[in-house]
Amino acid sequence: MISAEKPATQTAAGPAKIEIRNLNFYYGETKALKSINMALPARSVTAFIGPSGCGKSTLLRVLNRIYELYPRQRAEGEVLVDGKNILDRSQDLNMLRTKVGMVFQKPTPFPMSIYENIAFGIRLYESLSKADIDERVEAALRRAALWNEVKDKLNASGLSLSGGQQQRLCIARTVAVKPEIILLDEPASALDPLSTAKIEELIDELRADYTIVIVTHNMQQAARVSRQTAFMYLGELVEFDDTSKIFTSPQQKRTQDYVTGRFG
Ligand SMILES: Nc1ncnc2c1ncn2[C@@H]1O[C@H](COP(=O)(O)OP(=O)(O)OP(=O)(O)O)[C@@H](O)[C@H]1O
Repeated sequence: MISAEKPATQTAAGPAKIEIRNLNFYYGETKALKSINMALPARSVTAFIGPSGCGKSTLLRVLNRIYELYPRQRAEGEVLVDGKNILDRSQDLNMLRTKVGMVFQKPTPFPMSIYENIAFGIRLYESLSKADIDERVEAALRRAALWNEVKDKLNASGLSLSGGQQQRLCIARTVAVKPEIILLDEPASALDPLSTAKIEELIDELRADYTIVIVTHNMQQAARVSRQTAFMYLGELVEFDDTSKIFTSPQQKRTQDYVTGRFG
């Protein structure tokens, strides 16, 4: 049975799009997330920061249940998206993954043409005419600020693009199936500074239409792109607040030590 919708909690930036309640996560016997509670506002960028191994990627991977592709990984608790618990066993996973798109650290284009990289996903979920698909492919490439660079070579392999272009292609592919939430796991850490700046600009443009969650090692990047920041440490959420507060007047000493570079 699908769990009933619950009224959204208010955050300082409006009603919550994603609400995490008493979330624990296990890799086999190892507990990697401990009683996480947080409410993420809609159409806003939230950054997860913290030292290596603190659980940032694990928390991100719970939000579209991608961990279920692996044995012995399990989540306990609730993750409400628009008030509905997506951890509920009745949740349709295909529907969830269209609603919650994900982009990984290493660009992962499919070994097919630039056009097909995007059309493929659209066809999985919708049956549209060739003209409609053409239109959606163009719109997605424009949205990902890639159209001008690839419009004359849509039949070239996605793998022939530069690393930064490949990452924008992956973002275009995600946007093309009309998600509401976009998860970005260190999307720029494999890229040069110019490509990183383009990805950050793109995040800034996308935030008007999508709820974005980004994991980053780069504190300057978190400060530049996000409105809220969550600082995690050893599987716990230490502090979650407006990004400006986390970086200028954190409440917890551990947050202060981390953002001032005293550890991590
Ligand atoms: N597949 C796995 N099997 C077992 N333990 C894992 C697995 N993946 C992660 N872990 C453990 O879970 C904890 C959290 O890892 P996670 O990758 O979420 O951290 P992170 O903050 O994203 O780290 P990083 O910044 O280094 O990517 C770590 O202790 C890690 O060793």
